[in-house]
Amino acid sequence: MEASFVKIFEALNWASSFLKAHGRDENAGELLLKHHLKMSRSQLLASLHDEIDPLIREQFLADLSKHTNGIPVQYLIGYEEFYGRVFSVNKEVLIPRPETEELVYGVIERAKNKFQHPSIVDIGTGSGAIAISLALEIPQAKVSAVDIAKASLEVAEKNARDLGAAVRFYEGDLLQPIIQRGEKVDIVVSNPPYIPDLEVETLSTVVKDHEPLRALAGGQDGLDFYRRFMNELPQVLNSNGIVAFEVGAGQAEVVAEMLRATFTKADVRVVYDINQKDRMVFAELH
Ligand SMILES: C[S@@+](CC[C@H](N)C(=O)[O-])C[C@H]1O[C@@H](n2cnc3c(N)ncnc32)[C@H](O)[C@@H]1O
Repeated sequence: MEASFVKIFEALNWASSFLKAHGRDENAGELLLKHHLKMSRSQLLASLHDEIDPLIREQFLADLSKHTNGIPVQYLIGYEEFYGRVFSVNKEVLIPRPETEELVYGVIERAKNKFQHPSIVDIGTGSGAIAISLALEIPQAKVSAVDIAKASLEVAEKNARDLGAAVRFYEGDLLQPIIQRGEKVDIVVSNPPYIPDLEVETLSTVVKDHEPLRALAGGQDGLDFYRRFMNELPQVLNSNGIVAFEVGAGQAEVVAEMLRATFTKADVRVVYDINQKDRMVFAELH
């Protein structure tokens, strides 16, 4: 398709057809154009009839091409919105997903009813989206976060600084940094890798070729991380604590059973997301 546009509204129309023809989300054009023009949406709308600077036009076309070749638009623009805030992302972290906002909401609701000053740890923090959102939404909480990857933690630490969130970050394997420090916490929250290894290959190229494998693959049946959590959780959780897991659709009942077997005195519930998928499991100990 020849790029014949001159004005901003023409660029948006052209990009929309180009993306559609390549099977990509048509809205990516607006995100990329706002990014290159350094404009908010309202500024873009007020400039629809302006001509595009030739250099910006080239950069916009180059990014459209990269996106149709599979690079997620969030890695091109360098951010994603999560729970009402803007988080920097790069290829070292999973792009935070809207369903994880529902996990954060579930933690806030439960924490509010149960604790005045909850101690919370987010395991596999990636961009820091969960930990930072919780620290900002529950200012009286003490929040820490763990990731196995230093490169992910660098992104999370930048996000915490930029958003003004007090979160302590640790590099390590699951709950080991917390266990080694001899700490106990009220809430463990995690969105661990849960895609069965063989299914990773079936994901769209935008995900499997660009997002970090360590954030996706959860072993043969996708449940390896939850199994490992069952050994470590009793070592760190306070007796009235809460566990909050995101899971893959179809995994919730199995993970709920693991939690019931680990914590015989717990109220364990599968929670469905707004798309009616079983994407969360919460355990409340008592
Ligand atoms: C599905 S991503 C979740 C990222 C982020 N919490 C979110 O919800 O957007 C899983 C994260 O777990 C991290 N991870 C993988 N194995 C780990 C391990 N053994 N211990 C701690 N973190 C791990 C990955 O680096 C990745 O950042």
